[in-house]
Amino acid sequence: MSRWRPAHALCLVTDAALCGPRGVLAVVDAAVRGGVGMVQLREKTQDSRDFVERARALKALLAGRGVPLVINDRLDIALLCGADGVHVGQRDVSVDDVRRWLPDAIVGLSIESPMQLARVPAGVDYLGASPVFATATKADAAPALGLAGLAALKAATDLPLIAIGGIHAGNAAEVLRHGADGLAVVSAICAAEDPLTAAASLSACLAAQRQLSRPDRREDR
Ligand SMILES: Cc1ncc(COP(=O)(O)OP(=O)(O)O)c(N)n1
Ligand SMILES: Cc1ncsc1CCOP(=O)(O)O
Ligand SMILES: [Mg+2]
Repeated sequence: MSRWRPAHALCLVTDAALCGPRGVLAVVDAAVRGGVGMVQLREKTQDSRDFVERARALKALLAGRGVPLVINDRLDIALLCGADGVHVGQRDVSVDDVRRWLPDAIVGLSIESPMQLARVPAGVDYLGASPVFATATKADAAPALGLAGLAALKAATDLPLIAIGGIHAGNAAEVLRHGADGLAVVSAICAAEDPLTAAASLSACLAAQRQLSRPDRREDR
């Protein structure tokens, strides 16, 4: 298991097409300056050689900034670039296989329904609650969980939940109130005119939630 904890983390999941001519690295650099605390490199169309090259460049960009790099789907790319973690879905390489090669890495697993919680293997650091809202970014996304579905997941697991799908600064606070420990976004940052400001707005929502959940602020004390 990794020592990294996703509580109140803002995760940027990259999409090269949405980053446009600015490029993924420039968008990530701005987003990290705006408060992104984890970056997931998600490449669905690139060939393997370009994927590794981009992963190594991102790893170098993030080095020394305390921001872990997680690779979507591809254990081989994670090994080749020295990534900090891997995010897998229900039909990707198994968590057990990731753990065999990366015993100390961050491992995230997507969860699309409460039923899938019954089959979460040991060795998972966080669950990606996916998708909370409908999204045009992932064509093959499962039906939206909704806020009630997110809350049901939260009630049924002790693992940290990172919510993803249709999240932006306008609904982030509500998502956090319904049990998300962290937020993952693609278009809210990659497609933003100003990724630094977009990340800062989302980061402010997480900071506000962090304040509210401080033990000395809880009303039930
Ligand atoms: C944080 C986070 N949660 C869920 C996902 C979705 O992963 P997956 O279901 O494997 O789908 P793809 O991203 O591979 O299309 C994610 N990437 N990140
Ligand atoms: C990768 C992924 N996994 C579940 S939904 C999603 C896409 C989320 O994109 P957006 O933040 O633009 O809705
Ligand atoms: Mg996947």
